[in-house]
Amino acid sequence: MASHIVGYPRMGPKRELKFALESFWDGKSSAEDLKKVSADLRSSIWKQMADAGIKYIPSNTFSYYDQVLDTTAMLGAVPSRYNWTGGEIGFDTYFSMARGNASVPAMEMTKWFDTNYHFIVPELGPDVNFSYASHKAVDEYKEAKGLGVNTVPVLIGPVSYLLLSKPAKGVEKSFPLLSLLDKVLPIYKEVISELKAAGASWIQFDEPTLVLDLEAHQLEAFTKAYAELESTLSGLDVLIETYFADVPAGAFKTLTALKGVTAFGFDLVRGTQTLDLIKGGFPSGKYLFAGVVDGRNIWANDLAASLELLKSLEGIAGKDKLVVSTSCSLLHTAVDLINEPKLDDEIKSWLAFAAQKVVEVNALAKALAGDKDEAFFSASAAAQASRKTSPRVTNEAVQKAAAALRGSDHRRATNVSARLDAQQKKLNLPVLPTTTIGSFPQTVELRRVRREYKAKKISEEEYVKAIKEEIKKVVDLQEELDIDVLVHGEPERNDMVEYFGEQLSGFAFTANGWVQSYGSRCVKPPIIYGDVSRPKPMTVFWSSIAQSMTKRPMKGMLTGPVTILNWSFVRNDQPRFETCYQIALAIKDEVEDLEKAGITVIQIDEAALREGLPLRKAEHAFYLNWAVHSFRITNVDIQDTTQIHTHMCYSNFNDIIHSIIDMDADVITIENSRSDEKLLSVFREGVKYGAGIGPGVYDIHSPRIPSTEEIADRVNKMLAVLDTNILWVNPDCGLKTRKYTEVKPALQAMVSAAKAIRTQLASAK
Ligand SMILES: Nc1nc2c(c(=O)[nH]1)N[C@@H](CNc1ccc(C(=O)N[C@@H](CCC(=O)N[C@@H](CCC(=O)N[C@@H](CCC(=O)O)C(=O)O)C(=O)O)C(=O)O)cc1)CN2
Ligand code: MET
Ligand SMILES: [Zn+2]
Repeated sequence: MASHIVGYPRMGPKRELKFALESFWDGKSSAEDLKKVSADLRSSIWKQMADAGIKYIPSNTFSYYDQVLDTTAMLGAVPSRYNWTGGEIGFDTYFSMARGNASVPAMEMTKWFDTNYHFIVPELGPDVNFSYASHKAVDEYKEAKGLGVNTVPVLIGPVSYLLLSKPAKGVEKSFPLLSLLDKVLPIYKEVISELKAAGASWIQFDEPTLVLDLEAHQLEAFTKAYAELESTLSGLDVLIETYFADVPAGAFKTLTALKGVTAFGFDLVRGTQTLDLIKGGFPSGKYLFAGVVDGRNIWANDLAASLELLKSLEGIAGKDKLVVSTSCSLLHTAVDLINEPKLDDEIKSWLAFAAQKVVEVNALAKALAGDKDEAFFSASAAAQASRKTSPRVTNEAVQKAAAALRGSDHRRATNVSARLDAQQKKLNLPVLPTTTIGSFPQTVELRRVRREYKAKKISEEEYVKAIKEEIKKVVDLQEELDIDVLVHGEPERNDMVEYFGEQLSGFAFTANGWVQSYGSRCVKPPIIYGDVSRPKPMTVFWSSIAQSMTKRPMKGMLTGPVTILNWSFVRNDQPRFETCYQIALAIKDEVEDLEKAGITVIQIDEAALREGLPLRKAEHAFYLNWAVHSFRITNVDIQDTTQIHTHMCYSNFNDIIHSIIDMDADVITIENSRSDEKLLSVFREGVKYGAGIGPGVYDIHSPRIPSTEEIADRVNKMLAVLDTNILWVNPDCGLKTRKYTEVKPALQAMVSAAKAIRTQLASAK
């Protein structure tokens, strides 16, 4: 019985790649240094899998930035603004596309399905001259072979690549991207031929778009593409890998009928319906790659249950055609539990990071082949049992309170326009009030203070003093800029989710459990292992101090339950909504404590509400219902005069606008400046929005400083579709990744634009 891994994290157990990349970008080390670190990471991963006994080991799952961008490079689909002149694509062109350069901005980055990973969106049109411009897949195959490891090279499949791309600037929005299939397939053929010549016997095409709601013509593209590749692929075993959800029945039929394909990979953790389809008819003679080890979280596998499932599949695919695999690439989980000395043994026994998942996959394959590691399986059974019975997991009061929320509804008693009136009497804000999203720049000094406090190198007193000083600086700056509703700047927070996870019960946090979010940037998702409760107030201390420094309203700043859920590793022993309701109750306590402490404006960020949307439309309504309900629970019992803000970072929310209205916040600030037409078009199309709204007036992701005129111009555009009395003026998102030299002039321009328009409105009366 064989074993397979879909893909592996690239950052390294101690984020070696992150530091090598950032040092190279800063000009502190050479391209050779970066290549050396990368090659060492690759070889240690291949060796680790080979030593574990994995039969089908992937290559080309390493990336200097992103695997979709690697495919763009392979196809030579470089947008013309990067002035690439042909030849093998090097670091200059590659990183310019990823990050922009002095004269050209980066390509767009967007969410990879429903993960917190982001990919670089290909920009295509009828004029792209595709050419074979990056031999990375072949080079990495050869590199592994040189190390004695015969790998399965992994490519993003041609159809998913096109389905994930967008029409380039200047190309009609309706341009049929799939019409480019005929142009990309010849490049794929060149790559395949080279891989064959280098000695590859297997090839893996990732076609994750097969789990989406595809239309008939999109499914036909798969049939056409693989028929076209069939002769080039002959002599190879060909695996089509799907992940992240069920494969719908129609797609399953198309997939399993593809020409030239000998193996199919499925996510059997999220794909319970796929399992039924497999049982209902799997093509004979083909390999079934069964993804039973979860790549989306950090939980140890229930080996006994997996073994049983695998045995039932053996009867379908045949003993020699069933391959044990991961549900998706391990990119989305943490790297190695060995680097977590601070986690206690009980919790550790419940966990498996990427390195441990490799071992699990192999143990399952061996057990199927009759060579069961009894000790390993009984340890697994013991861990499963302890997770089920551990008193640390259960808090009956919390379970009861959360269960009581199900099926009920929670809404503030007074409607939003009456609330806004009551709040305005108290807050007395000018029209077009100005505010920011929460964080101010996280300086090196600030990070040092937090790090030294955590390491107990400085006392609590010194720490509090340093953070207070930072808050004072941020408050003074905002008063000087004449901003209306202030923030404290979040200097005490490492990350908006991790910070709350560290203070809530039922959460564990790791020292090195980093997961790549984009490029060199990583997050350390907290682990929710038990029922969630809030032992004591989490933000009241800092918010009260901040409010005491100013007469202006100081926003309390919280992360909402849905975002905490979506950016954590969530327990898999109860439905997600159950966990979300529990977090909602904890945040509700915090909101009420802030109100008691005299905070009159409270922002509850739901940056990740949109990304938790299930991949399939049929499941949207259910998710949105409990997600929006969870948000409302947090502030249902507060006074009319307390103003609730929320914030979202992704503007492609047009399809869920009614759910956003249903959140019933008093004010929403929302990313907009990178795509203003998209956001404002909802209101142009007549959707009524009566609450306060602040579409971002400038892009905080770029170091570019906007002018007063361009911000005023943006605000005027907004006024054309939104009522004057509901519009707020604010940036797109938090300022933590920017420098003060950028933030000061940008906010200055923002405030003067707001003032200019106020004057203009007053004189028009
Ligand atoms: N969870 C989450 N997901 C999100 C976002 C977000 O803000 N949070 N934003 C969107 C974009 N994604 C992003 C993901 C990561 C980063 C980011 O800046 N990450 C940092 C990691 C955090 C960090 O700054 N780490 C520092 C310091 C390490 C650390 O945790 N230090 C503690 C100090 C104590 C200690 O050493 O443990 C601290 O800062 O408090 C470092 O790597 O050097 C990075 O990779 O550089 C930004 C955006 C979508 N998803
Ligand atoms: N309050 C948070 C901040 O300003 C919201 C960020 S959304 C990713 O950083
Ligand atoms: Zn944001």
